[in-house]
Amino acid sequence: MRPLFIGRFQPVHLGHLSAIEWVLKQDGVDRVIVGIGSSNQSFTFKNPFTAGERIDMLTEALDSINVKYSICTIPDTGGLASIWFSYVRNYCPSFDLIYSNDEFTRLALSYWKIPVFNTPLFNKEKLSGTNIRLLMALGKKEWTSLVPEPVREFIERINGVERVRKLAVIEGVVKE
Ligand SMILES: Nc1ncnc2c1ncn2[C@@H]1O[C@H](COP(=O)(O)OP(=O)(O)OP(=O)(O)O)[C@@H](O)[C@H]1O
Ligand SMILES: NC(=O)c1ccc[n+]([C@@H]2O[C@H](COP(=O)(O)O)[C@@H](O)[C@H]2O)c1
Repeated sequence: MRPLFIGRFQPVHLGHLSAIEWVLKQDGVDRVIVGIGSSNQSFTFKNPFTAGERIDMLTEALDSINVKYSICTIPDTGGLASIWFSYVRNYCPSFDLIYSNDEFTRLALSYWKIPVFNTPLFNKEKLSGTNIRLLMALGKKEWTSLVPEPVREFIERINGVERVRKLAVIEGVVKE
């Protein structure tokens, strides 16, 4: 069985890593395909990191736990949700089933005959991209404990916190 795990990874966090480890423990799974959604989006508060940066973060995080994976990047199709699955097929290596807890993604996929499953959620209150980006924007160091160590190093190397903070100011999420 070849599962595809989809997320936006803005940024990669410990919840993603636990979910991917969980997927790899399922019967007959020895490799996971990780699909980076909204790959055409970057430099917004919701999607601050580029597709390339997210590939780097995932590669460093997944190499650090020594698992077998492939990565693909999937652009959004906007209002054309019914054709989004053809993008998924086009941009990703072959897979037999999908893991996603996102209701809209599950709805868009229900149009096609592909099995979609949930994964457990781990400490979702803290382990979410939304919470981590907000902590960064507010200058709170707690974000560093919510991401894998190589991801923390990567984000610091590219001045990612400063980018997230500036985007939050530009978009009026926080005051300067
Ligand atoms: N804490 C978590 N535990 C387990 N799985 C998670 C967790 N957070 C997200 N996921 C899974 O990752 C996928 C979504 O990835 P995504 O990067 O969009 O996560 P997110 O942190 O919820 O994002 P955001 O808060 O930026 O919208 C979904 O399948 C979701 O169930
Ligand atoms: N119409 C579309 O472009 C469409 C439909 C469903 C899911 N998606 C994408 O799939 C990804 C799902 O990840 P999340 O679990 O983070 O929502 C997102 O990048 C989302 O934009 C896109």
